[in-house]
Amino acid sequence: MISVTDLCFHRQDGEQVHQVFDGLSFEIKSQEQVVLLGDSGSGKTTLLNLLSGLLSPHSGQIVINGEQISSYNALQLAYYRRKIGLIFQRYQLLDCLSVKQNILFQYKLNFPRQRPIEFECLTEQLGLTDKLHKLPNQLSGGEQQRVGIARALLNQPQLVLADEPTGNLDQARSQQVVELLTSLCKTRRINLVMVTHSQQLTRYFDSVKVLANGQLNERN
Ligand SMILES: Nc1ncnc2c1ncn2[C@@H]1O[C@H](COP(=O)(O)OP(=O)(O)OP(=O)(O)O)[C@@H](O)[C@H]1O
Repeated sequence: MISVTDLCFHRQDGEQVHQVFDGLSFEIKSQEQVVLLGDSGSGKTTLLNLLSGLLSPHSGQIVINGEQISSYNALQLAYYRRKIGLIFQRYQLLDCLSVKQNILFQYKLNFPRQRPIEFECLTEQLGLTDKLHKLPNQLSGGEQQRVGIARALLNQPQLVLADEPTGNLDQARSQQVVELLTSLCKTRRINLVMVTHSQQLTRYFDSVKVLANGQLNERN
């Protein structure tokens, strides 16, 4: 479960202070899959960065699965981040590593003494079994994003945050990727929060929330 209370966060641009959130409060139920819409500049990426602990709020509380991450120090945040999966628009794969090495890279850093028990199952479900020895630039955009999903889910995270994961894909591939992502998160009971500009992708989610004027509202 995600609980955000009275969150305030501003950006400083030279002399100017831009208040992105000024008293934002909302809850996301455990296992819920939420899609986040909003105009460009409304604060969607900023909100994901706050939920992942990459940014810290200036005031207010963020509690994720019982952990009050808004009061965590850098070391505590580093441990917390091992429990979340991040998926990016530009995939952020390492060009010089194979697909297999890309998927395993973060896992080995996080859990050096553990075997990645989900590896075979995940790569098969994502249709990557015959691509494991290729380099990222030998894959299509949709395939690269499936590598990004495998990497994010391998850690068995409690929460996955995806920032416009289909922003570089055509409509057919976008639907394929989101169908896979939502179904894998559902069977693994993972909370998913995904940012998108595409209305067509909202039907795969339990709830559609819209960010506007620093507030998050449910869209009916
Ligand atoms: N590094 C930064 N420094 C200063 N201001 C920033 C920075 N990053 C974002 N902003 C500002 O914060 C506000 C929220 O930006 P954010 O990237 O969260 O919006 P967004 O809803 O994700 O936009 P988009 O849909 O275009 O990706 C915007 O006004 C933006 O200009």
